[in-house]
Amino acid sequence: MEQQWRTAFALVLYFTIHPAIFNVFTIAQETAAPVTDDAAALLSLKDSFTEGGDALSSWSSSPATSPCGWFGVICVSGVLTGLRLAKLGLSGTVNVTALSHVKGLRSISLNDNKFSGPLPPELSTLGSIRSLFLSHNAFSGEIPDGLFASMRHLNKLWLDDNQFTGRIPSSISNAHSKLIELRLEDNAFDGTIPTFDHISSTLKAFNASNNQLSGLIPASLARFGASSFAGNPGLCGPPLDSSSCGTAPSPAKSSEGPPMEQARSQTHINVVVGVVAAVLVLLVLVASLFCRRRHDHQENLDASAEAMESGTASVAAAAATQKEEKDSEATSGRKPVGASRGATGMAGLVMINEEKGAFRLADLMKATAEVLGNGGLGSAYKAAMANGLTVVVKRLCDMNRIGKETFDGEMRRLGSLRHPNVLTPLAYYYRKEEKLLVSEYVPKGSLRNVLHGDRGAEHPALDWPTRLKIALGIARGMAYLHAELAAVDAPHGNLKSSNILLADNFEPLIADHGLVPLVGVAQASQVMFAYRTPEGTQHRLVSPKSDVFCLGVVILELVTGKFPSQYANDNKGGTDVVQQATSAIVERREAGELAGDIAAPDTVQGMVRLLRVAAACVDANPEERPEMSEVAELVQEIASG
Ligand SMILES: Nc1ncnc2c1ncn2[C@@H]1O[C@H](COP(=O)(O)OP(=O)(O)OP(=O)(O)O)[C@@H](O)[C@H]1O
Repeated sequence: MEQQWRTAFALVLYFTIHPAIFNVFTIAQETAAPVTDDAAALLSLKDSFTEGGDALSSWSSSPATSPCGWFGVICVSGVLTGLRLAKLGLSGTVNVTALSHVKGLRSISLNDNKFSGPLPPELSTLGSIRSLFLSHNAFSGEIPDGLFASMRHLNKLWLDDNQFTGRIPSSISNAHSKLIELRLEDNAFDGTIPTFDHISSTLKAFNASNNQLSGLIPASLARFGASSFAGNPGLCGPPLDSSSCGTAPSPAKSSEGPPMEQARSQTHINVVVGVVAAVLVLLVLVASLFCRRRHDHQENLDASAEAMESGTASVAAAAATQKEEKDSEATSGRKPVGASRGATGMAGLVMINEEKGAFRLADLMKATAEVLGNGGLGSAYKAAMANGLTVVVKRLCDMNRIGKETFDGEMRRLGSLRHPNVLTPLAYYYRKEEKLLVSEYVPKGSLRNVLHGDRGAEHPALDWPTRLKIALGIARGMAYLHAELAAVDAPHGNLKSSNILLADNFEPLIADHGLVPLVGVAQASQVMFAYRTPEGTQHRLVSPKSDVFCLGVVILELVTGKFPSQYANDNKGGTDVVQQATSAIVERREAGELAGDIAAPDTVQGMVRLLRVAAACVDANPEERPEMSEVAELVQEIASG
């Protein structure tokens, strides 16, 4: 244990300290238009539909009601943010001009309807939209190349299963793009696939299968696998088997392919070769620099390790850290953490939340430490510092690809969160090869331990009112995270009972949230619970609805008292709480599913209601799951009796 602790901080000491360049992340807050304007806009939209209007009978100006209560309208804190109008048989035109007046609108879903004809050109005026879902309609024709140029916040664009023709619009990837999901499959797009320079690294889901695309697949998109490109006879290059455009494409297509496209393919090859050569040269340079640095800092490392061996670990380590900080100060001209406050963290540890007081890397080094566990994202250590504050230090592994600015920005965003049910981290440490996240230690530990652990002193306290309070706190905290981290695809991404800590009064504290942007898809799909949803396991897709699914599992865990098999990697061990709850509801035997030790005549009704809320959250279809804010309201209703 001590060995591991020593290794952890020895590694920290090992690397030189660079100044933090803070990238203050601001989420544009636009003022919502008055409700009456939003209502008028939605009524104009409804008028533009020729079929399917019956489903929207609640959309009415008399009596005058807030559109937040209308069918398919999503509001967060009273602001109209989304329209969920899938599978309603809607057709006609879409009055986008009316929608452009709904200032808070972030998400539009018109999936599975009967819309046809070209996309309305006015879509380009929806500059604040994050998600646009138009799948499974009959939209057709060419999409103007610049249509998406001003949609700077677009995260998700689903155009699949329509009848689009012509080139894939290049404006999908513009300098401000933040796109993470792009679905183009099952259309008739032709020409080459754009290189998507600005979004190739942020894209997490991409599918262009079953079109008429041709030419070399951009190398930056090859990671999405062959199924994302299948069904395009003229496409070639990895990850398709036809690895060479000269040999593999079908003869018909390659002879039809215009010379311009072949020239482009050749340009792609040249660019890839050039980039690889440049990266190799750069690697050699970096390696030699790194070796020099390594030598300079070996002295400190040796001093620290030697002292630990002799039983004076903390003092020596702290001394080494101080030397490190002094060195840093001397070379960078900046003061170490603790010498200067305010923006906090000029070097070494960066404080992002000083509500529990400020501390330095040296204070952590002197702390008594113990290993708490090894989670999917890294190891967790408990460190009791001399100032009386006990913290948990988490080493985040496999995040080497994350640049400092991005990491700083994400950490500052997490540090600014304030909610009674969210555990805001205190500090972080960034080095390319080493990233630490420091949070307050919560003595009661995790919900998982209290619920399923040794069933020690705390377990009997988990009666029905306490479990309901825990469910409500988690739902409220999650609704807050979904509002604050709306730009993140899955604002938590790893919600499960081990990441819910229990404060002294059993108020839940959500931990380890907001890390999805820092974890690569490959690692995330292995270790983050949001990827265990049906859409996560099948298509590696995550969204805010993945968090809703995860919350559903936690609530089922609370109501049934069973350990979910969903937490196990291979789904073995534990109970399939999702399947059991779903069948129990269909067969109207919900009461049999409830935790026997707390189910009583006066609690059964509330428990069954909560079980039903959880079952809605774990619906296999993400679109059918309620929004997180709705879940919080539903649980609140149960708590209010
Ligand atoms: N701030 C904290 N206070 C008290 N216990 C904590 C704290 N943070 C984590 N723990 C506990 O430490 C243990 C290890 O945590 P860690 O987050 O590394 O693993 P995990 O939650 O099991 O997995 P994952 O990495 O997937 O979240 C868990 O039992 C967790 O509940």
